[in-house]
Amino acid sequence: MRSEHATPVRPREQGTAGSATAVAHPNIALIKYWGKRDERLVLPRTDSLSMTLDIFPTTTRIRLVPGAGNDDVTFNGVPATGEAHRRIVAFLELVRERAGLAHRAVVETENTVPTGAGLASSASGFAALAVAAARAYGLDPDATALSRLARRGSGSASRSVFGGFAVWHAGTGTDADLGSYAEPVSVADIDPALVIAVVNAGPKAVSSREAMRRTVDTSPLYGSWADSSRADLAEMRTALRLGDLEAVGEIAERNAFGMHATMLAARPAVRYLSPATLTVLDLVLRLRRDGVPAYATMDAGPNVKVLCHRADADQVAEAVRHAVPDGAAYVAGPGPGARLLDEAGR
Ligand SMILES: Nc1ncnc2c1ncn2[C@@H]1O[C@H](COP(=O)(O)OP(=O)(O)OP(=O)(O)O)[C@@H](O)[C@H]1O
Ligand SMILES: C[C@@](O)(CCOP(=O)(O)OP(=O)(O)O)CC(=O)O
Repeated sequence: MRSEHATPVRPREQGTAGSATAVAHPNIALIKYWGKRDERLVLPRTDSLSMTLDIFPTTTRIRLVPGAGNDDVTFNGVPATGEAHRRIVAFLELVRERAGLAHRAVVETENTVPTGAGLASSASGFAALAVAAARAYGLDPDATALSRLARRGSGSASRSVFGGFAVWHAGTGTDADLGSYAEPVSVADIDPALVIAVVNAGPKAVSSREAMRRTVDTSPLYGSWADSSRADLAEMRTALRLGDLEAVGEIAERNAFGMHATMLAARPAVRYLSPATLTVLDLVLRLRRDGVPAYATMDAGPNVKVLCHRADADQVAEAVRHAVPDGAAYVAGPGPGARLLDEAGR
């Protein structure tokens, strides 16, 4: 798995300077990123670890327009507005500063994952934008620098630069910006799947950014979750190295429940879990009781991701569809890192 997915295509290998198209996939954290120590640099308080998916790609195209006064951003076919527009323009400003090039750009981005639903659209979105913008503005970052750059758009995007499993180092000390990047993790052959149980594809009321800020600032439980998350990460790395899917699942599940506990204790509380979420969590327990190793993780939204063996994934997905008839279930395996596309879209 590692050699297949580890390294993103280097920007200079495809595309032409001034325009580029890139694709990136969402990633789901098994050890969560929840809480920043620096908002501007997007530096996290703890390390995190994720699996990049092989479904739900984001495709982002960028073209520089010398002489234009503004960036023109289209998001899923309509002009971007508000916070989504502001975040993309702020990211382009950073790239322009690094490139020493003032040209504005036309950006078109398409998500195939629901946006803002706790399904990691910001991860695939900013990983794709980082790869495309770096190329268009003539930067030539290696994979580590690309991960650092994507991080500035959205923290979780640092991990979508890589395929398969990736760990994002929080980084420490005065060199914090340089030290905070993701890299691939060695994993024994566990043939994992994540069944994505979509119980509500609508956008969340409180963004991940705002929710984690509120949690760090007001939740009395935050410090103890951060401490236990550091221990969870060490155990997770061992479980992945040994190929012990049951241990991976148990650690991921407790890490996610702990994260949600910190939010519930924030003031005011942030609650993303809905009745349908609990229906899926009950199902996961029933599956385990029936001898199917299945473990839940949830992000900043009501949707559940069920970790299981690939061989059990279709059965798990069918059980989700039965338990939540209004919902949907998608089977994802480990997917590729962010990469440039050529003009034919390949
Ligand atoms: N393709 C994209 N290009 C640029 N920005 C994007 C893209 N998709 C999403 N975003 C940004 O990410 C925001 C949603 O991120 P948010 O973290 O709140 O929710 P999410 O989709 O659940 O992602 P995550 O699981 O990472 O929290 C959008 O409002 C937008 O600002
Ligand atoms: C719950 C999470 O999905 C939070 C993701 O948060 P974001 O990466 O979206 O936050 P920003 O850095 O503010 O853009 C957990 C995770 O992906 O690790």
